[in-house]
Amino acid sequence: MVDTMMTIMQSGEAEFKFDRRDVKVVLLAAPPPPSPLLPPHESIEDCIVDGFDIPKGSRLYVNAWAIGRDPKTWSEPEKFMPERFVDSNIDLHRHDFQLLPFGSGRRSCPALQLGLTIMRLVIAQLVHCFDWELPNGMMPNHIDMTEKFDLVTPRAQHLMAIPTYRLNVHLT
Ligand code: HEM
Repeated sequence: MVDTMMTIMQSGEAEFKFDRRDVKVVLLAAPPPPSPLLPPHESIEDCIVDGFDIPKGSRLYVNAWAIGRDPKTWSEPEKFMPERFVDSNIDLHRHDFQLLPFGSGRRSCPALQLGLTIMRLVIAQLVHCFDWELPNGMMPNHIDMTEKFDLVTPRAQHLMAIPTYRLNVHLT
């Protein structure tokens, strides 16, 4: 069972630590953005983007997956390193185009705040209320992080994890 602090696996290349007060997860692979390709947009006038002529009326797909893994912007982009965002002043609302989980501009996601709030709430509840284990003695570095291409990016293999309710509350 996962106790207050448990180092499940630590080696030269991968590390997985779980602490209720300071959750730190480091795996080999970075998770993909929710939508690898943002919904298509159409250019309303001729323009040039990064040297490419874009005629009016072109259908454009923004590859958020590739942008999120560009080594010119991100150090070790393949590594799951959430702490890279601590003290970062990347603005999801405006013109910091290196991180586009909600798109950008006039047609960006109107529920950005709702989405972030729900994610934080759900993850906080899951970590607060349960201890988590992998099944059959599986080690974290054996989790298959392969992705499946789709409108959103699901895992190729479902993640199996066993929750144990840990709060000292008697359910009736
Ligand atoms: C973490 C959760 C969410 C993520 C990552 C997300 C991401 C996105 C993205 C990438 C777009 C396309 C932006 C673009 O075209 O540039 C979008 C559009 C949109 N999202 Fe979300 N979204 C989330 C949650 C929600 C929720 C909870 C709602 C509704 C309650 C919502 C409503 C919409 C709508 C209506 C649009 C279309 C906006 C338009 O075309 O003008 N989203 N979202």
